[in-house]
Amino acid sequence: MTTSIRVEGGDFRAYDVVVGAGLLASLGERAKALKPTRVVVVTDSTVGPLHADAALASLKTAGIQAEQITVPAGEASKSFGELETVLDRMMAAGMDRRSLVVALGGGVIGDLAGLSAALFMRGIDFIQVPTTVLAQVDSSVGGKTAIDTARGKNLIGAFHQPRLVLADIDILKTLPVRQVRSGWAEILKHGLICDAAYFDWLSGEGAVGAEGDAEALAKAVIRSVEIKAQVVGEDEKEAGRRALLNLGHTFGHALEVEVGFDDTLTHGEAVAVGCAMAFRYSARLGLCEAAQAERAEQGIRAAGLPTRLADIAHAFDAAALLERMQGDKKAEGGRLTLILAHGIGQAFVTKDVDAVDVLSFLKEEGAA
Ligand SMILES: NC(=O)c1ccc[n+]([C@@H]2O[C@H](COP(=O)([O-])OP(=O)(O)OC[C@H]3O[C@@H](n4cnc5c(N)ncnc54)[C@H](O)[C@@H]3O)[C@@H](O)[C@H]2O)c1
Ligand SMILES: O=C(O)C(=O)C[C@@H](O)[C@H](O)[C@H](O)COP(=O)(O)O
Ligand SMILES: [Zn+2]
Repeated sequence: MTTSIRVEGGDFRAYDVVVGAGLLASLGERAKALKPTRVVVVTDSTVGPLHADAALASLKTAGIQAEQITVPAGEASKSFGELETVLDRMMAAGMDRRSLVVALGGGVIGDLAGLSAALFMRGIDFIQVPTTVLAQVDSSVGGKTAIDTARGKNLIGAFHQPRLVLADIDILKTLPVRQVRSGWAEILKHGLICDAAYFDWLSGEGAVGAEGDAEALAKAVIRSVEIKAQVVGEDEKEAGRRALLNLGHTFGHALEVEVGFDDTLTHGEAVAVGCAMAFRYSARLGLCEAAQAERAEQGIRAAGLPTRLADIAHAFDAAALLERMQGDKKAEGGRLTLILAHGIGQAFVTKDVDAVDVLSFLKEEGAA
């Protein structure tokens, strides 16, 4: 069965997120509808050997001869260097303003290829074909594209919405369980933000999805895309409500940068710890009951995800973490913005944050 979720808002062209099994085979016909002059498929060194042939074959059947651009797998490819490589290959391929980029991969490829599409000749069409759970439920939807620098996550980027998202559930069969769980963290985040019943299902009966159960995964992909589509439709450029989707990210991104964007910590794992910390900090401020923070933590742990600094093989320094948090895109004049919660499903955005108190909290959490 195929489900289509429309992402629409006043400020951008609406598009569909199509979720279902075996969808990759339909890429060619769907791409053809956009009448592209040329097509490149951007992928990574792990996904390419597994799925690029099927993507290229589908395009070929539809009469589209596409070129493949492969970057090394991993977060390090969200860099100026790889961005330049992709853009240069696009120019060498003779692409023009009517050409199309297909992002075939996880969030790294979606963010890198999406930014390449946003920059090339000031913006050309792109299709997201997300191949990780994380990319299907989160990064392929909403138009945030970016690269990292040593100073922070996603600091260089653009809002550039895709023309279509093709989420083929079958592609997830080759995904290692660590990456399935990593995507589950963003799924749990959606429940924690605004849907307590969804969170209960995710941490109870639905928890098998975090181990790769196809039925539970499909349900979670659809519900999470619905939640994300609605938020993005209301606030594309994060003027207000969209910041809720950043629950756990002010802490999480700081952890990722401190670790050095290596394999020690995936983005989803950082978000898992970050969400648990945001709930504990909310409880510490008396904004939510301690029992709610404990329930949030249990749900995250039930998916085999980390919730504490001690779960990460890295020694964190509290002052360094705080400095990273102050460099977050939501900060204004160095003043922190945090996403906190009154309870599960009741997240809110606050600028009323005392940095000295956050520093004490980070020390209580185990940072030196
Ligand atoms: N733009 C957004 O709104 C948004 C949202 C969430 C996360 N992100 C970004 O997404 C990135 C994380 O994405 P991710 O977790 O997908 O990481 P990723 O793209 O690095 O993929 C994780 C690993 O899985 C491999 N892989 C991907 N698909 C596979 C498949 N089907 N079978 C086997 N292996 C496969 C990849 O090669 C990689 O090694 C981060 O950079 C994060 O900042 C962006
Ligand atoms: O789409 C959004 O908005 C999000 O915040 C989703 C996040 O899961 C994602 O990691 C996003 O890339 C973070 O955005 P950033 O603006 O904090 O870099
Ligand atoms: Zn995220």
